[in-house]
Order: sequence, then structure tokens, then C-alpha cells
Amino acid sequence: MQPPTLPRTLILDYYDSYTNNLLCLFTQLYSDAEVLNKVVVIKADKYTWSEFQERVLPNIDCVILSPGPGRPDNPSDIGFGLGLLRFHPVPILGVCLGHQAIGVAFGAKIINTPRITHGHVVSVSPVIPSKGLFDSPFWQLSGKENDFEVVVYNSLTVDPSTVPNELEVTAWSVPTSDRPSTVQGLRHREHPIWGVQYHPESISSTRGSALLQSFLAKVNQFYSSPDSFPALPSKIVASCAYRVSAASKSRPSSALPTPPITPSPSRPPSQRGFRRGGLSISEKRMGDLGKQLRTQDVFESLVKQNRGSRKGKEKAIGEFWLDGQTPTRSTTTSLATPSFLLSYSLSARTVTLHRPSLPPSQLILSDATTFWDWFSAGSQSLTSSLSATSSQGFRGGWVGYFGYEMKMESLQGYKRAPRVDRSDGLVEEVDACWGWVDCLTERTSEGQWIARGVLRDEGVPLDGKNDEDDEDVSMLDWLRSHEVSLGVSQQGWEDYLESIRDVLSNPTSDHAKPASSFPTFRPNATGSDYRKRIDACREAIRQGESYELTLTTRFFSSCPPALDPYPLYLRLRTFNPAYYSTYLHFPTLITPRGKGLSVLSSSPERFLKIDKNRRVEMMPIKGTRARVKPGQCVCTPNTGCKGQDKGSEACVEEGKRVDERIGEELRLDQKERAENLMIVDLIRSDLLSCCTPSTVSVPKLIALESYGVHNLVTTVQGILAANVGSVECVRRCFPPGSMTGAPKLRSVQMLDDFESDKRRGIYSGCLGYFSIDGVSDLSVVIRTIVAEGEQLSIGAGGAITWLSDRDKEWEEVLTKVGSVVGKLDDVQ
Ligand SMILES: C=C(O[C@@H]1C=C(C(=O)O)C=C[C@H]1O)C(=O)O
Ligand SMILES: NC(=O)CC[C@H](N)C(=O)O
Repeated sequence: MQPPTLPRTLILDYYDSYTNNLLCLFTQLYSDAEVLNKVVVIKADKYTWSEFQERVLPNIDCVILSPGPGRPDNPSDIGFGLGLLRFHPVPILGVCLGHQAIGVAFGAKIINTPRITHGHVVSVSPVIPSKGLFDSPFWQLSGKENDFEVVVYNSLTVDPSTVPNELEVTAWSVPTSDRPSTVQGLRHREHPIWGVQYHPESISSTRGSALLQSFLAKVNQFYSSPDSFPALPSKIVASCAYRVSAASKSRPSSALPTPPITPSPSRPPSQRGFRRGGLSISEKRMGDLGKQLRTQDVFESLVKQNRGSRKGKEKAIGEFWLDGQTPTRSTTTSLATPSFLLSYSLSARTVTLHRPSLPPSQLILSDATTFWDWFSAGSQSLTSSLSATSSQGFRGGWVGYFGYEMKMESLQGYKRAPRVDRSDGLVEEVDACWGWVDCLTERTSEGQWIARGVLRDEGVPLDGKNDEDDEDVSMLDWLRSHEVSLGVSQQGWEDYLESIRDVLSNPTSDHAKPASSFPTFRPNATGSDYRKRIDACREAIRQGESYELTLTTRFFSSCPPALDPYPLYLRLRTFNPAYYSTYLHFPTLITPRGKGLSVLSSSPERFLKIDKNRRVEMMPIKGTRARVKPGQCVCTPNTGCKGQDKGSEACVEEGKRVDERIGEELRLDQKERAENLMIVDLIRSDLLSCCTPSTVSVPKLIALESYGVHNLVTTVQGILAANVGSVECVRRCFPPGSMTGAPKLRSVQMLDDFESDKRRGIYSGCLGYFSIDGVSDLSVVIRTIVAEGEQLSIGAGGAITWLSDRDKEWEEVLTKVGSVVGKLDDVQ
């Protein structure tokens, strides 16, 4: 059967509650182009009620009220939703919060659901004879069984004893021994209004597109089945939460429309920036030269001693070692010294340019611009001239991090604090820092060395680009005004190759030694404090404010002034090798905690990777268990060595068996699976804000990965829409959903209050690279030591759900920190 004709559909988004996933149900039925022209997701507070009636209603055919945090009887949570339902000028479908709103609008009461459930699969049974959306040929064709499985995310429910006569219950959940039946479907007996309590758009719900078709068929009937519906006016499309252009499925960056390169005649030549196309990528494979060398030796000679610097012996402003180590997934290693850094302070809205041997220069961004906008526009204009050369790996470009607080400028709806004027001389936080890399040395997984360079074509005139009405100077123009060059000259490249050959033939003999131990870290919050915060999280979940909150805390240690953190990294990379092991060192950066900032990361978690075909991949982790360590005896009086022959074959075998069993138990644990599923639905919704909707998929749902600890990992993919660049993609998905919980915005705001630290800093943000060819790979900053001035810190946390056990959650935090630095001090 043909799907119903697609009406102009407005999805009112009550903020980040997986709302974009509803688009996936549409693209199962219609083309991307049709969906993007006819279906819009608009934030629920984008318009006032009168604006909505005047400007929006005349141009749409139906409304979907999305799921969301909070309560439908709270005006600040539901906006004009109740008024819209009572007025019902067009057909309306309510999902979860939207469904509960239908109850409230017509007089029902909202109560706590008898068993609070988030991210679990339950069975739903439409009433017989079927009613409302379950009484449609589309529904009937979608399955023979009456009952079907869906995912629920709710703390609240419509009290069945208060459902008014105007409304009728159309479906119930199937009761189980521990979960009484609750209302799962509603319809209005006279008006075109339907609701479902469950989430038809969840990755693990069945018959979602049948439900949507039933609704759209009702909309068609309401309008007496027209041949077609008009298109949405562009003004309404433009007010979308995020705009994603309809494009062919795979569009390499080289195929992006290239704006004209002729400078605008109104600009004098001196104002010009870097010409796109003025950069190219080069590589030189070193054959077997230095194949026997350890990465550490080459890093120390090339980067730490700065022998690769084109300016000779000047003091470097950064040292980068994108290390990456796992036995199971192949990775490459990149070593580099940045030629300049751009750091950003949120509170002062100031970008600072740091160069070797020169004083820093600053630029204050206007209120209308975020660092994301500025950095994204600048990076995109560099990237769009080059097509990606390889599906992975860093080819030169940016290396650095976005700290967690950058959420202030990435999350729609998050209140941005006013700019502070720092004439008082207080030192700013470094909320983001990106170093530009022209030349780097890569070690392949086979142990060979490759030199890589971004070359500038000196014959090409420079061409800057600033929109005439842009208040802020563009990144490229600003850099040019400071005579910063991007890319090396041919001579610079040859000098770099010369220094690599020299390093690979004569590496330093003076090797650094790994630190003999980690310093002792003390928790910022006591165990009992943390447990209290877990209670506060659970209470927020009970009230329907959140489904899952990733609560975190930090552990601190002081270190002697001018401590070189490098030996600590050497220890970390062997103690807890991880796919995203990374060392970033910025000796000249100053934070409120002193001079120098270093990031020593052993993160196992991919935040976001973009390959040369613009495929974005995110791999959220949720679900963690400690592993049996090599050499640890877990034998009982009846198993293995019976506790009497530690290290014997029987003891090792038993260790392996127990370790596997722990992993398997984690994989099957319903609470952990639910935690993971919630984040998967969140990440899908994030990706749908930047990818062509039909391309978003989940190739691997809840797989076990066992490195330092056991983890449950899901893979979510999509193809980046043609109008979204790499930095913009990161911004739309930032902060990483696994570090926030869901719904994202409300959870983040609550965590701001619950966490005593008030800042997470680099922890919980992301780090990695934006390669000049558009390829990018970033980790979630977890299992990471941050050294700032005289302070070392390491953050850790875990997802709190309704089912969380206080003691086990605290134990999980200690397991995570312990996997990075071993023993801890003062832990109760
Ligand atoms: C919060 C942390 O980890 C996050 C939470 C996890 C969990 O709840 O199982 C797992 C990985 C991370 O996404 C951390 O390591 O500090
Ligand atoms: N998923 C939702 O829309 C949840 C609705 C409401 N906040 C509840 O917890 O019941």
C-alpha cells in the first residue's frame, strides 16, 4: 500500500527528547527531499502563541507534540501546547509528554507511573475492537499480533481513573508481575487528536512507521484526501531548530559548491586572507628508515626536543602525540608540533593567538557570534578546497580540545552568561584550545614512518572572505592580519623532511623514563556526598525531569611547580593503553591554576569520527564493569588454584573465565542495556541534526568491548548533510550525550546544580583532530589526567537512572579512576 500523501507537518520540540528521531519514521516512508521540504522540527518556545497562530498555523496541516522533560501540567514545560490541543485547529499527534498533555488539556490528572521505566522494552496491547490510530489499514497490515513491543521513557502517566468522557483509551501496556498496566494510547472521541505514551521512534520500538502512517492517513481524511499538500513556506523551514539540506547520500567534500575565489571588489587587496586552493597535502614515506625505533624515541627527538621545527631551536608552544593503542582496532600514531594555537575563553568571549616567541594577541567576539561559529566558518573555508585523501588519519590541520563548558555556546536553549570584562586582571579558563599543524610524522600500524605536510602555494594570491554584514573579522583574515601563515613553503617542507631523516637516523639516546608511580588522587566529593547527589538525581528522574543523568566528580592531586607531566603520560600509556591514548602539552598556556596545561588521556570512547565520504560515526559507551587484572587471583576455595597457587596455569585460566563471565553478565544486564539504549536514542537524535535523515543508522547495538574495563558500546552512523561542516557537526552533537544523560539540555542544567565542582573543564569535552581534508576523529575526554599549573585532576562519573544503586555507582566511579591511576586516597 502506498503511504498517505505527506502533509506539511510541524514537530514541536520540547527540547532534545529524541525529537529528531521522529524524522527517521518519515524517511522510512518518504524521500529525504520530501521530508525536508514538508516536515519541520521547531523548538517549542520559538514562537509565542499569538505568533504561532498568525504565522505558522495557516501554513501547516498537522502537528506532532514531541516527548520532553518535565510535566504537561507545568506551563513552563508545555508552553502553549495545552491551548493548541483545546483549540485543535489541525490534527495533532502527541508522543509521551505530548500524549500526557492531551490528558491534561481535557481534564485528566498526571500521576507517577507505578513503575518508573526508561529505556526498557515493554509490550503494548491496543484495545479490542481497535480504536483511533490502531484502527487503520496501515496499522493492521503492519503485524498479525495484537501486542507489539516498544520502548518507554516515562516517570509520569495519565491517571486512568481521571480520563474524561471526551477521551478514550486506545492501548494499554501488558501487565507483568512487577509492572502494572498503564495507559499507552489515547484519542479524542470527536476531534482529530491522538496520543501514544511510548516512543514509536526509539531504535528498539516496533511498528513505529505503521503508527505514523495511521496518523498521516487520518490527517489526509481530515482534509478529504487531497491529491497533494502545498510545500512549507521557506520562512517556516528557516525557523527549524537545525537546518539540514537535502542532498544526495554521499557527497564528498570536493563536490561541495565552491564559492567564487575572486575577492569582492569593495575590499582592498591588503584585506585578503588565505586563498582556498592555496593549500595542498604532501606525504613522504620513509620506507624502513627508523622502523626499529619506538614511538617514544621519535616523539622525544622530534617534538620534545623540537628538532622538527622549521625555525630551529625556538621554544615550542605545544607538543602533540595522538597515540592510539589497541590490540583489536588498528590505529595510526601522529606526532606534531603546532605552529600556533588558538585558545578561547567563554567568560571573556576572547580568542587568543599564541605563537612561539611572540606575545599573545586577542580578539573579542561579538555577542552575536560564538567560538563555534567563528572557528567553524574559518575551518570550513580551508577544508572545502581539498578533497579527503584517505578514509582515516590526520593530514595536518587542527589538534586540540573543546572543554565541557563549551556547551554554553553549543546547546540550543542554554542560557549564555553575559560577557565579563577582565580588566581586573583575573586569569581566564581555557575552554577550548586548537593548535595548527603544518607538518607531522605518522607511524603506521606496521611500524613505518610517514612525513605529512600541508604546503602553501606561494604563487597564489591570498583571498580573504568576510560577509559584508559580519560584525566579526573572519578567522582567516584575523590570522593574516597577524602575518600567521597556514601551510609551509616548499623549502619548509624539505627542511622538515631533512629533520625527520635526521631524527630517524640519529634519535636521542637520552630517553625519558615513565614515572615510577602516579601521584595519589583524592576525591573532591566524599563517597557520602556523592551518594547524596545520586539521590538528588533519582528524585529529578522520579519527577519526570530527566531519564538518565551522567553524574560526575573530580579527583585532585597537587604536583610540584613546573612538574613535567610527560613521564606520567609514559606511565599511563602502558598502564591503561586505549584507542584514544593522547598526549597534548601546552607549556605556555596559563589557567587560573598556573602556567602550563597538559592533557594525558587514555580514553576508550569515540565521540565522533568523520571519514572522507562524510560518514559520521559515534560510538557512545554506557555500561561499565571492572575486569580481572592480569596476575589477579579470583579463585575461590573450589575453583582454579583454590587460592593457593597464584599465577599458576589453573589460576590464570580461572581469571580469564571469570573475566569473560563478568563481560557477559554486563552485556545481558537489563539496567545497563537500558542506560545504553537511552544514549543511543539521544545520539541518533543528535546525528539527525546534522546528517541526511535517511542515512542515520545503528549498525551495532550494545556490543561488549573489553579494554581497561568492560564496556557496552553502540555504533551510530550517518552521512553529513551537504550544508554541515566538520566543526559544525561536532557543535550540534556537543557535549557528548554519554556525558550528559537525556534529555540533553534539561539534564545538563540539572547536573550544573548537582555537581559541586561547577566546572568539569576539559573532562567530559572532546579532543582530537580536524584534518585539513575534512576527516576528523575525536574522543570523549574520560579516563584522562589534566595537568594545569600545580594541579592534577581526573574526572569520573557514571549514568544515574531510576534503577541506580548508590553504592554500586560510587564503586563504578572508583573503578574508572582506578583503571587510570591505580590506588586512591581518602576514599570512603
Ligand atoms: C562518566 C564517565 O564515563 C561515561 C559513563 C559510562 C557509564 O556510565 O558506564 C561509560 C563511559 C562514559 O561515557 C567517566 O568515565 O568518567
Ligand atoms: N519521554 C517523555 O516525554 C517523558 C514525559 C515526562 N517527562 C515523564 O517523565 O513522564
